[in-house]
Amino acid sequence: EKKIPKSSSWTVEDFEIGNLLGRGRFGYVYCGREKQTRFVVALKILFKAQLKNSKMEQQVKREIEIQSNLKHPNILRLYGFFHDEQRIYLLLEYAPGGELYRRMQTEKVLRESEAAGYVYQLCNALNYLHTKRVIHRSIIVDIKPENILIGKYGILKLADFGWSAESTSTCKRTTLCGTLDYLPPEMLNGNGYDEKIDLWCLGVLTYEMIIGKPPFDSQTQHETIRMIRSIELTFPTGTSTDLRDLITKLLRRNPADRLPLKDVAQHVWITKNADIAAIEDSYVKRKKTL
Ligand SMILES: CC(=O)NC[C@@H]1CCN(c2c(Cl)cnc3[nH]c(-c4cn(C)nc4C)nc23)C1
Repeated sequence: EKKIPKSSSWTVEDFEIGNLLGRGRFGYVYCGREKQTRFVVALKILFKAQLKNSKMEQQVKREIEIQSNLKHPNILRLYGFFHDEQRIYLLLEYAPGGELYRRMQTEKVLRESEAAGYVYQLCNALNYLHTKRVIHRSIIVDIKPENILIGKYGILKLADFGWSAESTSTCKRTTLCGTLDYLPPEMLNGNGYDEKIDLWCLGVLTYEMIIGKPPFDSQTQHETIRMIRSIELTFPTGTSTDLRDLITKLLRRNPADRLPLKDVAQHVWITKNADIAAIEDSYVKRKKTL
């Protein structure tokens, strides 16, 4: 693939707008193609008016600054941005595989090989972010299926850093938009939190990908919060011991007790189920096509 040419003077006329991929409170995401190079992008269009009366302008500027500096195969690229009178346009990497959330909805449960591959790639993305976070203390990564896309060759893409645009399906989950299922105990108790919340969310995501529902899923938000606080964790019979082991080591109340990222990537459930060679190979393949 050609590289999208660097240009600060983009206008929307430089792009052919394709189908709507998703919409959210502040804007829309379209599939787009740059006319000269025919480079396909995801064009996220935010409306200045909506941003203004919700004081989101600063937030958007910061997100743009942070995300345009992140360059990792498992993090959705922000190639650039431009604006006109009414809108801000973000040129984002297009992920042909769509949303992990959608895949989990249709497949109900994922095979251990696929899920372990995603967990391994998330560890790589989070590792990279933690080094970057040294600079940007406040990169809030919101690990949940809604914020994960699937790129070419099945490469996982962490996307949507704090953005509000959801996908076409309006309310994702049965509960209110934005599920509580991924909240760690320390956020419920209002204590400070650090990047160890990523480990908790990784545990919740791993559970949901294989079991088909989040670990503290229940009828009411109140009940979910109670189960998170008491860490009422049950596994269906037939859940492999390796998987139980990994998840219990991530869903620990005390953030310091959670399995560190490098140990997650080397956990037997990952090494036995993820095709690590294929993932590393896809990184190389991707590099070649850039
Ligand atoms: C993480 C996130 O921002 N999700 C909300 C936005 C919806 C579409 N956005 C996409 C973004 Cl930002 C990038 N690539 C995408 N690819 C798709 C997609 C592909 N198929 C076949 N179906 C879909 C949907 N969507 C995107 C992101």
